Amino acid sequence: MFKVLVMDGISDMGIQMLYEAPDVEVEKKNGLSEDELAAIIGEYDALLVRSATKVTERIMSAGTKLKVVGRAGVGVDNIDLEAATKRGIVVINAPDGNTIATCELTFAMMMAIARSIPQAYKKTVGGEWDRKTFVGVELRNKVLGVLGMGRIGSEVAKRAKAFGMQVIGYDPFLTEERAEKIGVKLGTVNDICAKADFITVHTPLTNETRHMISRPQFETMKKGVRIINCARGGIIDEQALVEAIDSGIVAGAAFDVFEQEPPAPDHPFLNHPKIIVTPHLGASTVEAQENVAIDVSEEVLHILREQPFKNAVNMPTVPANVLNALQPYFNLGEKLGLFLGQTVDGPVSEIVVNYAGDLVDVDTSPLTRHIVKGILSNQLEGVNIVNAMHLAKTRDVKVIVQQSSASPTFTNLVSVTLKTKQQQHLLAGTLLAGYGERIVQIDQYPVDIAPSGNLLLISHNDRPGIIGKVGTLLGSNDVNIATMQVGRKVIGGQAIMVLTTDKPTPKDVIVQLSQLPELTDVIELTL
Ligand SMILES: NC(=O)C1=CN([C@@H]2O[C@H](COP(=O)(O)OP(=O)(O)OC[C@H]3O[C@@H](n4cnc5c(N)ncnc54)[C@H](O)[C@@H]3O)[C@@H](O)[C@H]2O)C=CC1
Ligand SMILES: O=C(O)C(=O)COP(=O)(O)O
Repeated sequence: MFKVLVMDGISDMGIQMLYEAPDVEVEKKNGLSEDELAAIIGEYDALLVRSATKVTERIMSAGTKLKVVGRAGVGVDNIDLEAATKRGIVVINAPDGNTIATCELTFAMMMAIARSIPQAYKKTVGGEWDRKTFVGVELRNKVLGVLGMGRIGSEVAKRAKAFGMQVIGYDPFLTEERAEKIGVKLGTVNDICAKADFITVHTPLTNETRHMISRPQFETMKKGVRIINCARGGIIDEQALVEAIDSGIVAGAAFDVFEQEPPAPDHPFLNHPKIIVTPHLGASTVEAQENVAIDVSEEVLHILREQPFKNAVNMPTVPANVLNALQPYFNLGEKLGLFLGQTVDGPVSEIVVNYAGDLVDVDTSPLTRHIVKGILSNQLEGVNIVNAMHLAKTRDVKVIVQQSSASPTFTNLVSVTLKTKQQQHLLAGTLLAGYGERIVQIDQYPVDIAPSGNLLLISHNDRPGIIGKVGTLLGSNDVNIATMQVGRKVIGGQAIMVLTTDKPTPKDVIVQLSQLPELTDVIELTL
């Protein structure tokens, strides 16, 4: 039974599928301190949060059973991604569900500062009928600068066009063609500062975007500009904004987010007549909360049940067509890794993976992760496809990936060479239509083995009678041989024997086998 901890008031309707899952037990908690969360997180397989809970290094290391942290929303700046990756914890988000909600709040904020709606409301309900102070501006024919033209920024731009605004967009990933398609002019931050009547930010908070609008930018802005931040506190320098308003450059600002949330009671925004604020409400609509909770629940179930998933933030995204093409190979890759990892003793220094045939046409990095996972799980605990490459790197294991355009015998071939200081082994496998996964080469020997169950890998001198001796010894110890393969290059030379057995071979039988003078090596493998 998987235990899932749901925090931050995530929508009950949205997580219905978790309540209904027979293999999941859901617990909901709100407002836990870091100490309180650290004390209980060890019981849970999954943690679901919004932006309020900080999932720190401490929480990750206390979460000894944690497999996944699900963010019911977009921004993951409250989650220590590096700490998660190190421990093999998948972090997923729900990037699509709250786009419209946040875009609509941005628009509401823009209109509210254009017409001073909150200030006018306050006076009116306070008994004053003041029609002179609140003369606003129209949006029509004004220039809107959008910093960050992703999902939310693009939707804001679309709506601004409908209001008759001219939009200048800045985003390192916005191409000329896409900008033209949504009717947006491409510009730089400087262009936007110089020309915009309204500026709205829709980037994540990163080292690059922190204070991307600060004193130097305010100084070049058009007098009377209005600023909106419904993305993340810290993208706009709060102190510099207050100064820019007080010096008459900025006519008004609307903020949904703060550098520190909640802001301190004496935060300069809270009593400023030209700044309106909301308490991080961008994603707070019934629809968005249901959407993000559904998306994140679906993904959490997939991860807990070890099924494919798509929105991992701490792993490269795999497009659906690539995932479909590679999926059938994942088990083969892992088995090749598991097999090879059991054939060497010392620390692994290098893994060379060669893809041939059909596999050269796709990005095979997800498959490489499965191979590396298989190899390392012989030596390390808790290896998974999230942390496999990270663990290889931190242990100085070099992973080299090559491609051969032609595989002479097979339509697809995955060959893996594993090196330690003293040893080196090669294993090749393929996916055969109608037969499934097969190991087709061990070192220089061609073989044909289904990679599963209990195996004995025996190196020996090719002499008459050896197969009989091995069979007799195993039989007399009640170990039944299911299949046997012998590979050799030349008659009378070095050869290998691969046996699959119905049950694991006891240790003392392995010792007896090793003592047969014709055998040079005996390795027991479990796949
Ligand atoms: N107030 C709220 O409740 C909510 C806030 N957000 C915030 O909004 C942000 C944007 O969300 P989406 O549009 O869904 O994300 P997105 O990933 O679709 O868009 C972000 C865009 O920012 C661009 N970007 C990154 N660095 C940049 C830079 N230095 N300069 C200019 N552009 C840059 C990216 O290329 C991308 O196109 C999120 O990161 C999140 O922090 C999101 C949802 C709700
Ligand atoms: O999705 C995001 O990035 C948000 O900022 C929404 O935050 P919330 O889930 O409302 O705490």
